[in-house]
Amino acid sequence: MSPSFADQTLEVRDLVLERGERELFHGLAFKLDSGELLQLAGRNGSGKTSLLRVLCGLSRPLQGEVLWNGQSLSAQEDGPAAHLAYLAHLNASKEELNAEENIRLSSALQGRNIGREEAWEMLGQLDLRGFEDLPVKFLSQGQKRRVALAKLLLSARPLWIMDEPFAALDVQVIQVLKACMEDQLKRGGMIVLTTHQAVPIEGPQQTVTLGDAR
Ligand SMILES: Nc1ncnc2c1ncn2[C@@H]1O[C@H](COP(=O)(O)OP(=O)(O)OP(=O)(O)O)[C@@H](O)[C@H]1O
Repeated sequence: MSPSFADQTLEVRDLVLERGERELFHGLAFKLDSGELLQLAGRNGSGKTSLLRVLCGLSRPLQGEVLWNGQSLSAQEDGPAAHLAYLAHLNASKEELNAEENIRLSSALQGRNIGREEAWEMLGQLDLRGFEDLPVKFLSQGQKRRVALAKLLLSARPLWIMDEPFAALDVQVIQVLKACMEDQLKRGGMIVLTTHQAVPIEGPQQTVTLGDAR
């Protein structure tokens, strides 16, 4: 059964971010509550992916802080990323393992045991029926992306951080993903995403636009 989340907050305060000695933005602040989606907008190179990495605790800002439930990421009892699942540009799948093995390995690393049936059901929803047993290296780009999505969708984490989640997906799978995202919001989860593709998601949302850093 899908978990419910409530009364969680993600807050960014006075963030300054530099990459390669270039300031991407300064004074960035926002607050996201349970059940809300935040879309990061901005031109290529404006710093969207860099900000997602900061939200995941993978890189540090020059100034400012990211708070989960009012506490800095570095002060989180279970580590800086135990509350989130990250869909990055790269799929982070093991190419020699099949889709089912990738899903179950990823879940196990997050401390969650997923059975074969649950993994196959998600793969079926994402239109990967018949490809469960094939090493990921033999899948198409869009199919590989779907395996990465399956890992996130089964993560049972309150915060989903998604970099271009609709890229490389066909229209049918985009509709499945849209429904899963709306369900995550209804259950009190949160989503932070970047996208250059307009896919309307129902639910409370805000947009933060990063400046043109060129
Ligand atoms: N490791 C790095 N060293 C130096 N500069 C970097 C590094 N990583 C990113 N940058 C620079 O930071 C800027 C922001 O990159 P980022 O990938 O965050 O942009 P983005 O808004 O996600 O872009 P896009 O829409 O093209 O995906 C770019 O100008 C990029 O060249």
